[in-house]
Amino acid sequence: MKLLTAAQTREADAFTIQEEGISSTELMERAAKAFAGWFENKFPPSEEVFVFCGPGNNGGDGLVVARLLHQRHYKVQVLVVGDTQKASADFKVNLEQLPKEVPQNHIKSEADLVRLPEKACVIDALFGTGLNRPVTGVYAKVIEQLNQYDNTITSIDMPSGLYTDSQTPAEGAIIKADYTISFQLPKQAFFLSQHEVYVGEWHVVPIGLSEQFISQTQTNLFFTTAKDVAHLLKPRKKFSHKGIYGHALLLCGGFGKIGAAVLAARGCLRAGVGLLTVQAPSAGYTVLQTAVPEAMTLADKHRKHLSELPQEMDKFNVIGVGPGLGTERVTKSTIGQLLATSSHPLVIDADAINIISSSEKLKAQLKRNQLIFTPHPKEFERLIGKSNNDYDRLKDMLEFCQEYDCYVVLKGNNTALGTPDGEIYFNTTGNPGMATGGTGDVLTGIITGFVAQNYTLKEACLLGVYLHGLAADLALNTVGEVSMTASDVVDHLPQAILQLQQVT
Ligand SMILES: NC(=O)C1=CN([C@@H]2O[C@H](COP(=O)(O)OP(=O)(O)OC[C@H]3O[C@@H](n4cnc5c(N)ncnc54)[C@H](O)[C@@H]3O)[C@@H](O)[C@H]2O)[C@@H](O)CC1
Ligand SMILES: Nc1ncnc2c1ncn2[C@@H]1O[C@H](COP(=O)(O)OP(=O)(O)O)[C@@H](O)[C@H]1O
Ligand SMILES: [K+]
Repeated sequence: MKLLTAAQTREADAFTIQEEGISSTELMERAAKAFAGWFENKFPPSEEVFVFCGPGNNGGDGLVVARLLHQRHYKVQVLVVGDTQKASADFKVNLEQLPKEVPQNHIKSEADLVRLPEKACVIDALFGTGLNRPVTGVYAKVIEQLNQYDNTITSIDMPSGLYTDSQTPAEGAIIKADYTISFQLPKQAFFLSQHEVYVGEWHVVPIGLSEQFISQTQTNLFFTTAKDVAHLLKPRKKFSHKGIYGHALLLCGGFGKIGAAVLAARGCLRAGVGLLTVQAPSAGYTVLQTAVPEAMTLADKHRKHLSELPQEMDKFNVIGVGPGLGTERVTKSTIGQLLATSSHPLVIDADAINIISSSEKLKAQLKRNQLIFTPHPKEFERLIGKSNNDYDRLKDMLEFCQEYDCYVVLKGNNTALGTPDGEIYFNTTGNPGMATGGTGDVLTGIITGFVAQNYTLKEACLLGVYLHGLAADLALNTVGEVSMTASDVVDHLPQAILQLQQVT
């Protein structure tokens, strides 16, 4: 699904109004109804509600929400912040329509700030996507005050003060919302970890913006839903055989980290690879043969570290490399040999990333158009460098993708896939239970398994990342976030694939 910028969202609003022949206040009414519907489900009418309204249409939404909640027997108060002379037309219309029984207060300066009852709910309708400069002055005072209180804050469309699609200047105040209810589509800002404290838990409510407009709009930003990836899954043919589903090689594991090879191998097999060979230090031979009997195992001549490549490289159609390898000199030179001699698609993770990062010579050997890197943020920093903020990091990622004609899977909550065409796809599955050793190894195996089966590199990344997160989400039901292990993720991969196959 596409992500729209603030400017594109404004265009989508205008297009919808024209296409449907409705007024802007009607669209506002629709948006406010959608918000109020969510709010009523979440908070019972026994709660007192304070709606803080800014001067634009976000404030206008707040006024309509106040009216609707009043009709539903909530005890509502409206606090209009700033100068109403400058308010938008739709704000003014809705201020007039606010029932007299709803108390209104104006906060024009710091002196007008009010104390809130402990249990009261706050609705933040100060600014939405129309924010065009950092929030200062009386608005900032209100935001700072609300952030100090323990009251639950629900933001309409955006946490006020946060820029929708670019870095918010440091001097601007930003609401720390518990919930953000976004209209029609999520915003790019929601997917960045630096904004977690502002956005809180976000939900999207549909307001019927023009599908035609959205489908025609050009963007390089996407978020991945089940529908986006389900159609990528290829059905198996009745007379198919294992040779059709590829032969993957995993170069993983080191002394004390043979488990990484086991986890990657299990992920690869569950992703449906036809044949799998794992080359690991000889100390890992028995472990692998026992833990993953489905995989063929090649024992490296070195007991503890990867020190050589298999003899017949041609039989493999993809190589996953990195988990558990360590960065010993012998392993470094083996990676060098791999980059110099192999023409396979490579899925490069963990220590293979660390090794490549530390050597300009190795970087220079990277072949174009056949690489997937799967760094976590620290590995990313080693590979691509330190970035000032999450937006810069995405920019740096895309530059790297273009320079090496490769894909980068930047792991984390909402893992971001960067493509050589300059696109970014934010994943929507996964949970903090995955923050445990070995889950990344499983992902390397899964993506390698999909590439083996002739999915394009982009398809393998999108599917792999989505299913990996979905498996972890399914595991939540039985093991929860705290107890989740990487094995739980791999154990739920079959269920994740079955679930995705049901999506039409
Ligand atoms: N345009 C439409 O038809 C719809 C808009 N909707 C709502 O409208 C919002 C966007 O409305 P607007 O474009 O009016 O923008 P906002 O309400 O987000 O804010 C813009 C207003 O605030 C002022 N402003 C911006 N930054 C400021 C700052 N730092 N300090 C002080 N004032 C500042 C602007 O001059 C303008 O008056 C959306 O987020 C959504 O909540 C929804 O009602 C759906 C329909
Ligand atoms: N808080 C989180 N929410 C969602 N996914 C997460 C979270 N923390 C980690 N993950 C996922 O778990 C995996 C961790 O990978 P990585 O850091 O490489 O682990 P390891 O090296 O131990 O295998 C990644 O796929 C990442 O996206
Ligand atoms: K808001």
